[in-house]
Amino acid sequence: MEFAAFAERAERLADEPGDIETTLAVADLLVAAGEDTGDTDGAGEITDTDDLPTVVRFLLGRVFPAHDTRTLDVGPSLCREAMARAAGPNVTAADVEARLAAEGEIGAVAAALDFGGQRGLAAFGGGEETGTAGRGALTVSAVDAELRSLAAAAGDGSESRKRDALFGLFNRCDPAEAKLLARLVLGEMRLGVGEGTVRDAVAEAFLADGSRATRDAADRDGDDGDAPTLRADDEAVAAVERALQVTNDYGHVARLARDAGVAGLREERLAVGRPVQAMLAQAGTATDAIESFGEVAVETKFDGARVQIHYAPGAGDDEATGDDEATETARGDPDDTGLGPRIYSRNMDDVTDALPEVAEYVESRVDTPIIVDGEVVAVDDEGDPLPFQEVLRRFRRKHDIDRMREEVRLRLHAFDCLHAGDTDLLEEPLRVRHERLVDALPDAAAELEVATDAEAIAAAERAALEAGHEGVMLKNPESAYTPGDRGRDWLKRKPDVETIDAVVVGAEWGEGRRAELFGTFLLGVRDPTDDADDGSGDAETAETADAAPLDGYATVGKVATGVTDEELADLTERLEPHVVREEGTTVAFDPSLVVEVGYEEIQPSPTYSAGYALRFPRFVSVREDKDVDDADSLARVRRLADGDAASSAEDAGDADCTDDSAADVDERPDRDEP
Ligand SMILES: Nc1ncnc2c1ncn2[C@@H]1O[C@H](COP(=O)(O)OP(=O)(O)OP(=O)(O)O)[C@@H](O)[C@H]1O
Repeated sequence: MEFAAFAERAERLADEPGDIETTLAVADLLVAAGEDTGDTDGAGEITDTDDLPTVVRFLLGRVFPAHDTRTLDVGPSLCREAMARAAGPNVTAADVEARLAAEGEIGAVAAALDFGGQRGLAAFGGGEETGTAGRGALTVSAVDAELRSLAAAAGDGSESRKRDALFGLFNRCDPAEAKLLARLVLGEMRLGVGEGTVRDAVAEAFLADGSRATRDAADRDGDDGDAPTLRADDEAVAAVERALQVTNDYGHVARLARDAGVAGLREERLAVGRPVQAMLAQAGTATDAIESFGEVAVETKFDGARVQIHYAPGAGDDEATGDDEATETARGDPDDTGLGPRIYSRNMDDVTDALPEVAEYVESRVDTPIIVDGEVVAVDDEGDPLPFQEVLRRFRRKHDIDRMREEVRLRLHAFDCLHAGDTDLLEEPLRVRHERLVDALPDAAAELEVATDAEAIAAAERAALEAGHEGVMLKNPESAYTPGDRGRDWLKRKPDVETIDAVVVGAEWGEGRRAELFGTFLLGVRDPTDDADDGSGDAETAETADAAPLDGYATVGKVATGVTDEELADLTERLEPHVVREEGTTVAFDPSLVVEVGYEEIQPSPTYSAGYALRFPRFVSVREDKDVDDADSLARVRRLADGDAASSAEDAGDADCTDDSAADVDERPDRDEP
């Protein structure tokens, strides 16, 4: 499929009037991509490609499947430099940056630049050097191949090789292609197509009665007067959903749906070495749990970092390098070759190297292939848990690992088992999965106590808190493990939920001796209802940059308190490359970093675009274990605010609870406090 055809269809998706229309349009696109397996490679040769998996991933803004730990590692400034170079000698990276400040969105900037002028120079740009994206019309597969080889660039000179490769691609783009490419490279697709839409579209495209390709267009588009409808039944959608849960790869699942149908999807299994999304929890009370489950599985809620550990003991103990096509579908049969322990974060990043003692521990204890879920906690010399921030000092570390291993000791608490021996356990009830866990890792398995009354749960909670843990988890003992699901089968119970995980969407430079550092940070929460594709950015609609987060985010306050000088320096270094707008001493960032922020209360406020403000916000830590997609949402802030309003109803008239007071406390200059 030509990249231009994909870009043109992708662009139109945003104009679809409703969810069903979008799903149908995506389904049509998938059918077209799935049929078009005869790309030319730019030199006119027909190549045997299957664009379907790539198109599906591109739609979701991905080059690699979610379980794959490879990244493009292209920052905004490198992308701007490549764009400037492709736009000709009269355009500098600073010009691109200025346009971005005005437009607020990289795709719009890319579409407005004229990349045609550098065509004659393409040979210097990497396209023909690498042989994957030569002259002629760009194809989806050529773009994919070029981005994959770009991702593989490492070591000395890799930055400039990446810049060259991107230059080569931009240089061959028309405006619609350039818009899509820039967004894809920076992971900001803004097509209004979420994972649920793609899931439904896969079912609709390949599993509905009658092929979409042959259905009557008028009927499909509702031109016959009927409202457009989806034909795939619940079973088909459930089969796609389940296959997505176990494989974590939309591209692979789309191909499987097309080629093997519902039966093929149902046969998909977990693979050791291919991480799945973590099952998540909702807040809940003992009463909720007893009412919903009857018998309640009570576990300690450990205050650490989530890990998913994969291990298949065997002769080879291969490394999970993630660098070949095989890892995109399965690890093959690990029982034959073995797979050394691999540890994945909640976001499926490979953190094995940072946690060697956890890998060694598992390797020394386990003698059967397993996938376990758990929490790694920092402990003191007595083995008592230390605050969550301590474990983060270890979590993504690339240097000084041996020294830090001495400094911050870790303990693994495993609480679930997804696979043991050659059996997938996702559909087994928690009780059974827990038994398998105890068989596989008896010393590290969290205790699971079955309770039927609130007093027993309260006692377990008191014991957990006294032992220095965060609270308790209340689980349905009969429930399956549903990857990625934040359902009602796992409830978390902490004494007080007083923090939110927010995205840093802006900052203000400090003053005096801190003029080189950011001082105050503007916090955003995810707001999927914010029109993510109006192409305008919010710059024109809000009064100031500090009230103008990126599309898809709503601001809830600023934090300056609780950040040490060392943390300020670290935050500045990490955030500076993500500046997209600057106005005086105020900057806006593209979303890259999640921070946990404590607060005393959430109150309505016209000051921030969320309509709420955190009162007494206080920096707690960077959530290294969370991506921006995992940050809290505006819906959660609303719920928390409603809870706050209820709990402080008797406080009516409290003069401190005004927007002004919120703004004042935001800027209290006591950020040196530990
Ligand atoms: N026994 C346990 N079972 C499940 N999760 C546990 C357990 N102990 C600690 N946890 C942690 O609690 C989290 C469950 O809460 P949730 O799904 O809301 O994730 P979260 O957003 O990281 O929440 P929080 O900030 O409360 O840890 C898990 O992601 C896991 O990291």
